[in-house]
Amino acid sequence: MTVNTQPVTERPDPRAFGLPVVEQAQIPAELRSLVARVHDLVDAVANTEADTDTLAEAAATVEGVTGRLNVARRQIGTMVQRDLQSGDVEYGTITNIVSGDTNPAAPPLLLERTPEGLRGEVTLNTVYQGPPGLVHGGWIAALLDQAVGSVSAVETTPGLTAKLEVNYRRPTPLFTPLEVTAEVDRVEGRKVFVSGRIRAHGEVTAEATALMVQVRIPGTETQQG
Ligand SMILES: CCCCCCCC(=O)SCCNC(=O)CCNC(=O)[C@H](O)C(C)(C)COP(=O)(O)OP(=O)(O)OC[C@H]1O[C@@H](n2cnc3c(N)ncnc32)[C@H](O)[C@@H]1OP(=O)(O)O
Repeated sequence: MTVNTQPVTERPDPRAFGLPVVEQAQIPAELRSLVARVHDLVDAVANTEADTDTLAEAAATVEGVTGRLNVARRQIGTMVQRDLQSGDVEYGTITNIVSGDTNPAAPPLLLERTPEGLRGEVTLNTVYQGPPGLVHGGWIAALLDQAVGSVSAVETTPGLTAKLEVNYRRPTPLFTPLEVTAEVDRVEGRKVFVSGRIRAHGEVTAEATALMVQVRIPGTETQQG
């Protein structure tokens, strides 16, 4: 069941809570390129067997670049605003570890609306490895947490995960397109019951049910129960 209990226009604007907001379209192409290069760098470092001279040179180069980038840092909690084709406006934390636009450690998982809820595809490399050739169980939970949290935010209002139960049905493979889906099952006051799953080759490898508790928004207590 899909539930949309609140019109988009009533979604809270993070600016009202003192959080800076960056419009997604305003993120420089140069930053996007850097994020992609560093994403590849993490994979290269995790797997390299280069000689020690090369390693030492790379460490010095990366240290220098890190110092230059740290001269200007974002405020913690900076949000990104995504203006969707549907006219919806979505907000997410810009460094979100699963989906953040500027986080090179994020796979990233990009989720799009469907009639049922949200859907996305992601392929994970050895940076996300747990058992040999398989995705780490914590990352499987992270993908599912993000999906159920996002669908709750999109279909109702933003909340925090109060409870997440993950069933690991089959090994989730690396280097394989993973389909991630999530939907809202029901809403009771501020409690949003959600579920999600990951599929590889059409088969469910992991599924989750979760309880999201909507954030209290001043002035809307009676609406939200
Ligand atoms: C777009 C964004 C995508 C984000 C995706 C990622 C999501 C995340 O990772 S969130 C981070 C991880 N989660 C957290 O850090 C949350 C930590 N916990 C908390 O802050 C609080 O416990 C919180 C906010 C969940 C609930 O606190 P609070 O707002 O005071 O609610 P509270 O009044 O206690 O409970 C509200 C209702 O929920 C129920 N409830 C709360 N927690 C639980 C729980 N763990 N299990 C069952 N029921 C619960 C209560 O019983 C109550 O039910 P009822 O209304 O029927 O009496």
